[in-house]
Amino acid sequence: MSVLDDIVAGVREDLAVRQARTPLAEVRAQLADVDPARDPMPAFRAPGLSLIAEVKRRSPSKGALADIPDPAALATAYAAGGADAISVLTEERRFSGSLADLYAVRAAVPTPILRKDFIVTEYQLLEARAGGADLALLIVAALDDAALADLYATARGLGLTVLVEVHDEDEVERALAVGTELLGVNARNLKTLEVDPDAFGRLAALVPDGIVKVAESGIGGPSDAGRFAAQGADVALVGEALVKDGDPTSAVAAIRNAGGAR
Ligand SMILES: O=C(O)c1ccccc1NCC(=O)[C@H](O)[C@H](O)COP(=O)(O)O
Repeated sequence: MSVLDDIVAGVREDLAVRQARTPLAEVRAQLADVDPARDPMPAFRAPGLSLIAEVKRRSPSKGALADIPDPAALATAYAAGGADAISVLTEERRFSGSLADLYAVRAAVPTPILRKDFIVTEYQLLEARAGGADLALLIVAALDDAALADLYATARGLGLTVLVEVHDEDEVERALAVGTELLGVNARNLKTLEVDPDAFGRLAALVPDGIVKVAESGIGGPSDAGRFAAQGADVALVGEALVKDGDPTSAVAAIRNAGGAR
């Protein structure tokens, strides 16, 4: 079993518990009380490098990264540095995240929020929107074509912007087939955890103009971000380097500035 399969199996078990507690119809009813989703795309399309700053406590590849006792305070620091969106990892077993983090961050900042999780069901998309998320992640490697198309359509129907994540050439083709406008190249192979720093440059060349390209994983600071911007990244998604930095506001600003004048 690959690392990704193992994570998804755990996600499905935790999901079954939540679904037994709160049926889908109840989550759907919660949508009536939520503000409309914010649109991050104008900021992502603006000149210069945009940044999605991630709230990430631990990971399968690196173990513990940062305690983050107050995710709202971290998100507020990211927003002060000019983060264009905030990614909240909600997976519990491997990343120590939770939906409670999503709710806390939503209450703290007006910035668009990405629910970062291993989304394999409509229920998770409803949870994301009910929790105030504006974007959701779909990982191509975790979904077959039919599920990818269904979940993409459901997410868009809920008003969510969808970050469709790929790691190889075949996945780029599958992402483009669903009509995504926001495509992330994860340098990390989620099946093996190996990071390929050349993946973004290689795969971005296959993506038509007009589609917003996100460089994800392994970005250690402004110089890595500047390199990806030079290879065509519109957006950088950064977790580890920000949660480990003692001054996340300045760290966010420095990475955004790495893409040139805005
Ligand atoms: O980060 C991991 O080890 C990981 C392992 C398996 C599946 C997903 C994983 N990470 C999710 C991400 O995509 C990253 O959190 C995100 O791109 C930020 O990466 P980084 O800046 O390297 O923390």
